[in-house]
Amino acid sequence: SKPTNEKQGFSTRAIHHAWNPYAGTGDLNPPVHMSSTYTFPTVEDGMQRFLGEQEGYVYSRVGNPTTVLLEQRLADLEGGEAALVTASGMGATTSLLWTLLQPGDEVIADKTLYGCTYSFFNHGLHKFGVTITHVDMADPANLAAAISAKTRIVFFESPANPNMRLVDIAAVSDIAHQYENCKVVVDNTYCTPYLQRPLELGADYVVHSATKYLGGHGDLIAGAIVGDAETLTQVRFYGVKDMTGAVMSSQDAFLVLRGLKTLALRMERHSQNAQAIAEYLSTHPKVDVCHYPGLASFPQYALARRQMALPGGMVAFELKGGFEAGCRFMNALNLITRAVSLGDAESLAQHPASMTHSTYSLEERAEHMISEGLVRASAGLEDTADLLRDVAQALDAA
Ligand SMILES: C/C=C(/N=C/c1c(COP(=O)(O)O)cnc(C)c1O)C(=O)O
Repeated sequence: SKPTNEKQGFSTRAIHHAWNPYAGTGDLNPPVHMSSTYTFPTVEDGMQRFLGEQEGYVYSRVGNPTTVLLEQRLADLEGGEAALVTASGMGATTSLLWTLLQPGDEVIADKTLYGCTYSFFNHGLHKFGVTITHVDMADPANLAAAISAKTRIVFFESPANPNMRLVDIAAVSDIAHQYENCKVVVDNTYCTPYLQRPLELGADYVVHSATKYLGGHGDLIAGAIVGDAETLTQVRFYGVKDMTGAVMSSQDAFLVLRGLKTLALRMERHSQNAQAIAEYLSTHPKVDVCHYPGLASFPQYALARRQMALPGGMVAFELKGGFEAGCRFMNALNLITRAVSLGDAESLAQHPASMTHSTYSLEERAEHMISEGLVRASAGLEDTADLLRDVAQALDAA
């Protein structure tokens, strides 16, 4: 086919990028390479590969044809120069930050983070001489007031897990880049590149829990980092290879490649279902507040419209009856499943204070805007009417 300089659409690239089905054995679908190690025709070939002087595979902890294809595809979708896939989302965040940071550095993080990310910063990095400072990045002025020459990383999620707070990626990146050594890392798990591409807005790195929407079927744990090729090479040969060993299996890479083919379709449906659930909740007498970027009542609605293609599949809400009512609501659900994680075909509901954000103390949750009564829902791909019926009957019981 004659090459066009027209950039193909998101789904076309999510299905086809970097795979030539006419090459090799002609597989339409990329195969799973199940080999832990790779052969060298001569010992000199081996030496040159280890020195990086010769293209080729060495050992699957460093790279594998199936994971490398997924990396090429994710880099294209996020608009980055390179990507590196990992065993989990935590593997992505830890491998990147162990590579970038050293004692004496400072990380400035938003007030709301996924629980284990919060724990890695405050109970992990902190032990190794890295200062962790949390600021409410919903107002970029708070970052400007806190940042200094020792700030190496600015880290946030947008929307944040679990309270849905947004961060203005472009504004925060501009402030961070007033300091030449400061890099912006955005956890883009909630949005995926279909809804939001942080690198195009000025961020330096994106991390993902591919466990969630990218895989999209609740059948794997995986992660990814996207950014500049030079740093990603360092993360591959130091962060993952030596510091964390957080390697993605070729089977999981195959499943994430398969998930990407329908990512656009799924995010459209997740958003439709979440919007319907959020609108129903926001008018219900038992609901105190519903946090959803697609509601005009959402405090950062204008930023959501500007920064996100769709409002996404995640909804957070609080009942007037507080934590106890939240428990009655969740225990009364029949179709929506009580489970942590998110981005699955199955709709899920969980209680952050006692589950995904239980790594925070009671005081820390209050300080970080994670209320005890908050319920987090991940709107799946089921029929909207069935989901609304389940929410309605569970609210009656709340
Ligand atoms: C049980 C897990 C949940 N989340 C995880 C998560 C990770 C960590 O991702 P792995 O679980 O290591 O793939 C990273 N970044 C974000 C925004 C996340 O939500 C959950 O919230 O329900």
